[in-house]
Amino acid sequence: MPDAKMTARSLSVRYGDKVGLNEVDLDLLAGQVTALIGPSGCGKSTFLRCLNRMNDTIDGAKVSGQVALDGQEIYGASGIDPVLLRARVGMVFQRPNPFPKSIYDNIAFGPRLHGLVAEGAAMDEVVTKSLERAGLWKEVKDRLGERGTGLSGGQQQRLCIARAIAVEPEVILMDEPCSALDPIATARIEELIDELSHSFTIVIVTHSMQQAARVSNFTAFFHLGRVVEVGATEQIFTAPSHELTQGYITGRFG
Ligand SMILES: Nc1ncnc2c1ncn2[C@@H]1O[C@H](COP(=O)(O)OP(=O)(O)OP(=O)(O)O)[C@@H](O)[C@H]1O
Repeated sequence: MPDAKMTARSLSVRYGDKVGLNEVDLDLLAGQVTALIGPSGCGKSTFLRCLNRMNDTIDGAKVSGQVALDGQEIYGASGIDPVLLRARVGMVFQRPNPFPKSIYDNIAFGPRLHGLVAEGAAMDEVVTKSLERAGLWKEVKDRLGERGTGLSGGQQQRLCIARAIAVEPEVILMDEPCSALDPIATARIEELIDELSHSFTIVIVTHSMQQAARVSNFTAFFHLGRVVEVGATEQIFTAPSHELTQGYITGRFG
């Protein structure tokens, strides 16, 4: 069994009086793709946002419990600075959200922010490599000065993935990354997830059980803010231990 790259213990999130996540314990294993599935409102996105402190940016969200990255606590007095944390734990959102800047500057943004790479040849190389790894280089190599927002939806999402990997994160969080895309663009992103899984620990929220089955090694089933069951994806989809998981994967609710 691979080591845990990230661990959550007794992790809860409240939005005012509302419970978003309730005492969740979950390990995200290094170099694996973990899918988070479950009915709408069960806390998948809330959990994902805890992993790189994106809930800090939501008014009224209160996180309690522990989250660790390589054993180091990310919250609290001894926690990791959120900006540095987000370089190590990158995120790709549901709707592609390139900056209103050139394709080149979208990729260079993170390395510049963190002072990782010198301008010029070194930055050119990071931009090229990131676009290649995201499977976008051939399509955009002659238009790096054009705006990222002018690309197709699927290309924009691959641009956002290239932007996320430009800072060499250790973990990539994906919140329904294909929900705004057509089936062909979705298939390309799924292939990309497979390739990226050789280099990164990936956590993906998806509403598509087929997608979870296709892309992930491990699956966690969430229900009403709790993790009901987690295990190897094949086992979760063929022989779940819990009645609620069985009900969800066979389409009885959700
Ligand atoms: N910003 C917010 N303010 C108030 N309540 C919120 C906020 N974000 C989420 N919630 C609540 O927290 C609970 C968990 O929501 P969350 O979005 O994490 O679920 P989800 O499983 O990702 O849902 P979906 O599949 O519909 O995206 C829900 O009851 C939701 O209404």
